[in-house]
Amino acid sequence: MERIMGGGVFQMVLASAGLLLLYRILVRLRPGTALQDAVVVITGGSSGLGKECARVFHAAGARLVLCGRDAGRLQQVIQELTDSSTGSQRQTYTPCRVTFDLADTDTVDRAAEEILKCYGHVDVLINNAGISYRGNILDTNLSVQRDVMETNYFGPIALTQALLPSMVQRRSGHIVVISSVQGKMAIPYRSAYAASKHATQAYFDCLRAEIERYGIPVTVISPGYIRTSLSLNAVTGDGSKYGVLDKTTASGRDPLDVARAVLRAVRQRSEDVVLAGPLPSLALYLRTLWPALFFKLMSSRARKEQKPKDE
Ligand SMILES: NC(=O)C1=CN([C@@H]2O[C@H](COP(=O)(O)OP(=O)(O)OC[C@H]3O[C@@H](n4cnc5c(N)ncnc54)[C@H](OP(=O)(O)O)[C@@H]3O)[C@@H](O)[C@H]2O)C=CC1
Ligand SMILES: CCCCCCCCCCCCCCCC(=O)OCC(=O)COP(=O)(O)O
Repeated sequence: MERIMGGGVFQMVLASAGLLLLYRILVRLRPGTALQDAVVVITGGSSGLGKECARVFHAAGARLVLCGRDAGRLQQVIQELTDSSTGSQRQTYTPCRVTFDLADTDTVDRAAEEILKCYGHVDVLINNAGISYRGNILDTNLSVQRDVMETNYFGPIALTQALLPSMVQRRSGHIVVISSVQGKMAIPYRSAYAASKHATQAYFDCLRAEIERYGIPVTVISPGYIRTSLSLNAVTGDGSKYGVLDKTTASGRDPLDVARAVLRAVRQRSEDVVLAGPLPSLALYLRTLWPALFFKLMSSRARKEQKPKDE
C-alpha cells in the first residue's frame, strides 16, 4: 500500500514538474508585444544595466528617452547607439535625453514633463537607476539610510506617479522596475539597499493590482549580481563612496545578457522575474519556507564578514 502511495506521489510530482516546464515553454513562445516605434524611458541609461537596456531596446526599434544625472555621459551612449545602427535592417531612432537627479524628488515632475515632450507619450517606463550601500547599521548615519531610499524608492515612485496619469488616460503603457534579489531577502551590511528594494517590491506589487483594470502591466525584475559599477558607486555609512569593485560584482552576470532578459520580460508582459543563480534562488525559498534557518545563515554570514570597508 505504502509503495503504491509512494509511487502515486512521485508520479504526481513528476507530472506537476512537467506541466510547469510546459507552461514555461509556452510562455516563452507566446508572441510578445512589438517594440518597433514604442517609446521607452530608461532611467540610469548612462551605464551598467541601463546602458545595455538602451542598446537592446534601441536595436529592437524603440524610441528611447535616456535619463541620468550627467548629460555628457548620456550623450556618449546616444552617440554609441547611433554609430551602431548604421546598416541596421530595422528603423532605429536617435534617443532623446533628459537629465535629472532622482534623489531630488522636487525636480521629478519637471523631468516627467520633459520626458512627455520628447514623443508625446510613454509606452514603457523602465525604472532602472539605483545605488547600493555597504555598511554596518550601528555606524550608519540616518541621512545615508534616507538618501538611498530617495534614489532607489522615492525617486522611481515619484517618476512613476508623474507619468501614470497619461498612461491611464490612453489606457496603454507598461511600468517596469529593476529591483534585486535583495528586494526579496535581506543580507547583512546592506540595510539601506535591501530596505529600499523591499519597499520597491511592495509598492510595485500594489500598483500592479491597482492599475490592471487600465490594461497597464507592472513588471518587477529581481536580478542577482551583475557585472557593472554598482559596488564602485555604492555609498558607505558616513556617506562617502565605497569605491571598490567587489568580487561578487566583477564575477556577476553579463549586463547585456540581463538586458536581453529585461527585453523578454517586457515583450511577455511578465509580472515578477527573478534572474538569479541556484544559490540565491535556493536562499529565496529558504527565506519563505524555513526562515529560522535562513536567519541563522545570515547571522553566520554577518559574523564572517565583520569587517566591511567602512568599519
Ligand atoms: N549590479 C548588480 O549586481 C545589480 C544591480 N541591480 C540594480 O540594477 C540597477 C542598475 O544598476 P547598475 O547598472 O548595476 O549600476 P551602475 O552604477 O552601473 O548604474 C547606475 C545608474 O543609475 C544612475 N543613477 C544613480 N543615482 C542616480 C540619481 N540620484 N539620479 C538619477 N540617476 C541615478 C546612474 O547614472 P548617473 O550616475 O549618470 O546619474 C547610472 O546610470 C540598479 O537599480 C541596481 O540596484 C540589481 C541587482 C544586481
Ligand atoms: C540548505 C542549503 C542552504 C543554501 C542557502 C545558502 C544561503 C546563501 C545566501 C546567498 C545570498 C545571496 C545574496 C545575493 C545578493 C545579490 O545577488 O544581490 C544582487 C544585488 O543587488 C547586488 O548588490 P550589492 O550592492 O550587494 O552588490
